[in-house]
Amino acid sequence: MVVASPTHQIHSEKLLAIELPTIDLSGERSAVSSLIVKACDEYGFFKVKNHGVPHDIIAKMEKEGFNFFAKPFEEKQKAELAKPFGYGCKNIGFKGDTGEVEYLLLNTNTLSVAERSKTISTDPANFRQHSSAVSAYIEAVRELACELLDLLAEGLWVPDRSVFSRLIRDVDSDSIIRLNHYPPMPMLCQDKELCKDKDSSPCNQNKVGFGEHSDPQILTILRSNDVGGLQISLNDGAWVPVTPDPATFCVNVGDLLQVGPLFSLILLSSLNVKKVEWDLMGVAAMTNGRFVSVRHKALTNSYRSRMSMAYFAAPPPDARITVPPEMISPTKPALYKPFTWAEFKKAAFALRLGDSRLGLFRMECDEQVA
Ligand SMILES: C=C1C[C@]23C[C@@]1(O)CC[C@H]2[C@@]12CC[C@H](O)[C@@](C)(C(=O)O1)[C@H]2[C@@H]3C(=O)O
Ligand SMILES: O=C(O)CCC(=O)C(=O)O
Ligand SMILES: [Fe+2]
Repeated sequence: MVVASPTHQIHSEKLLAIELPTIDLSGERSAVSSLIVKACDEYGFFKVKNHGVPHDIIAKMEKEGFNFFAKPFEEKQKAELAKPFGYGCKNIGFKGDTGEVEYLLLNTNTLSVAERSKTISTDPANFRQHSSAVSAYIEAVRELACELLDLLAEGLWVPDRSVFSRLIRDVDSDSIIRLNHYPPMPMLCQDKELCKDKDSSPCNQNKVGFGEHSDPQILTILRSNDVGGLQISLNDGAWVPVTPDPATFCVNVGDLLQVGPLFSLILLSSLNVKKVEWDLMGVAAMTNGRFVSVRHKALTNSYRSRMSMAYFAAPPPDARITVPPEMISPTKPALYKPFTWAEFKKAAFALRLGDSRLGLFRMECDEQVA
């Protein structure tokens, strides 16, 4: 078993891969929605096939990503402006976390993508092409995220099935996209004590590319090339590798979905103040910790580059996340205090990568109300 470790520690354990459930989205709708709820209940992580994201859109985006990471470092750094969005190398977040990864973080807002593409593409003649590849991918993956959230709502018998997806479709949605590139890390066997494969060269050890964490948003839609590295943490603390499959997307529950789906959103526009509240009647089956935002990490490969593309579906900053009243009872008090996504993000992003963010909003025992 691999235990939580600092980012640069090496890992040589031989782990058994479990097969995550793969849900065929072309199946019968009510069966698919039940399978999604089951997968969220049992794993918090699942794969989807026949997902509707066109192959050529994925291929173009992947090509853009690889082309970008293949550029000289000085050129990539030009995209580092406007932090937190842009290019980063080895440093993750603002609290000193590091990993063997270089990445691009993009806001999914259309204007911002177009702006950022100017720095990402050093070839102005191809600017429109670069920008449209990224936008097309974002649009297609957003649709997938919305479809999955609608199916989830249906599987939970939520009357308003677009209750979650509306937040993602909102013009103020804070969704982001991240491209991670893990260069190959050949490891020569220097530590005879540590390395169990003493005879192989390079030996069977992997560095941590992206350290252990949970994703803060609602849902993550992740895809990678055919190079493995992603591992998820099971309840018993064991780390389990996820087999890479470029034909599928890997979906995982984020921190917000662990708390609950009663989002009330106050949209402040320049003209008026609009209050939209979604009260999820009858959603007693969900939330208050039912779905768990699973901890995961990514290791480097000794020989090949891994590139992953993650879409983090998030609500607008003012969306209020609370445990629905119908989830609360004398035996099951509310586990979390209400908060807005902006409040959560501010507090969460001031923490280290591996810290438990939801802990900040957990009710103290004497605060838990029935
Ligand atoms: C150390 C950090 C990096 C992170 C923000 C944080 O303070 C804690 C969450 C991290 C994470 C994990 C999932 C995504 O990759 C990410 C973009 C996010 O929303 O939360 C990263 C943040 C980041 O790299 O800035
Ligand atoms: O590269 C991966 O497979 C995981 C990346 C990840 O967890 C993230 O970007 O939040
Ligand atoms: Fe993640």
